[in-house]
This record gives sequence, structure tokens and C-alpha cells, in this order.
Amino acid sequence: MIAEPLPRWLQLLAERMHTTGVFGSLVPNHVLVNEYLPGQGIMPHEDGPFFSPVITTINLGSHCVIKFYRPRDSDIVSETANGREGSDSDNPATTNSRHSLESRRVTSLFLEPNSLLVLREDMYTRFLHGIEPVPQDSLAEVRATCANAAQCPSLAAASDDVLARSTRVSLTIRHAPNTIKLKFKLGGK
Ligand SMILES: O=C(O)CCC(=O)C(=O)O
Ligand SMILES: [Fe+2]
Repeated sequence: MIAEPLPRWLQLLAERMHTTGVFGSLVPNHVLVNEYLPGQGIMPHEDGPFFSPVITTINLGSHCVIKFYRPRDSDIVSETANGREGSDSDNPATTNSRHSLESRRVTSLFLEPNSLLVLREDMYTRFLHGIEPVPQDSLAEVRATCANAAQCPSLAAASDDVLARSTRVSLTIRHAPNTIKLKFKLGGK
């Protein structure tokens, strides 16, 4: 990976995240900005060995539900070339794969708007994480399956049967140990 300076607003966020202590002495130097429209998600995957094994995610906009899965066949997470294990059989869009995927679900978390998610240890190195591509979540299902449901103020306040998703932006802040600093000379000699 080639290192480029973070834009100032992200650098400030990365420094602020460092002060939480979750990265130890490492200063996070990598930020991924993802936007999800209602009905969009991300297939179950692992983030791979490229990053130091802590992920912090700032959740903006919509709520969502992130689900954690045992990897197929083995408790040892396989590392693929691009660091992701997701495949067609992990695609939650079909009924069969949804069933087999659900049988590997370990837990789920409800991500409140303006919340911070910290993943580390087994939740990073052992389990896959994914977000189902659905436009809404059933309140009853969220309350029954999300490990942190009792701690979520917006669930306590909710009364409709479904929670509609709106646009969500996630800022995933990590530390990438092996970055190459390249200096480009534009128009120079
Ligand atoms: O948007 C999220 O909360 C998760 C994103 C993610 O898992 C990834 O980009 O690797
Ligand atoms: Fe991820």
C-alpha cells in the first residue's frame, strides 16, 4: 500500500481515535469511507492480515446491523490474496445461502447513528463480518438477535415494526503497518 497523507479532517479523527487507547502506541494511518444507500450492504468478509488487528468504525447517518459469522469448514480464518473470504455462497441474497450463512452467525450488533464500533481479538481475527443488503430491519428481530440491543437508546424508543435504513456513511479507521512512502516528482527534473 502506498502512503499518502490523510486529509486534515481525517487526520484529526485518526489522532482523536488514538487518544481512546484502543490502538495502543500505534497511530491509525488509514481511513476507509464507505457510503451505503438503503438496500446496500457488504458481503461477509475478513479484513485480512494487512492491518494491525483493531478496527474502529464511526457510524454516520442510518443505523445498520452488522453480523458476525464463523468461517466455513474451519475455525481457522483463511487468508485469500485480497484478504477477503466472501464468495457467492456467502451472498445473503438467496434463500439457500441465507440459511447456511445464518447457521454460521455468531452474533449481531446494532450500530446506532453517531456510534463507534471497535473490533479486535476474535471479532477481528476469527470471525467474518457483513451487513445484509436490506432496506429495513425488523425491530423484533433486532431486539432478539443483536447482542447490544438493550444498550441502544434508539431501540428503546422505537415503536414501529420496522426500522427503515437511510443513507449510511462509515469511516473505518485502522493502522496499516506496511505502507510504502513514494515521493512523486511532478514536472520536476
Ligand atoms: O461499513 C462498515 O461498517 C463495514 C465496512 C467493512 O467491513 C469494510 O470496508 O471492510
Ligand atoms: Fe470489513
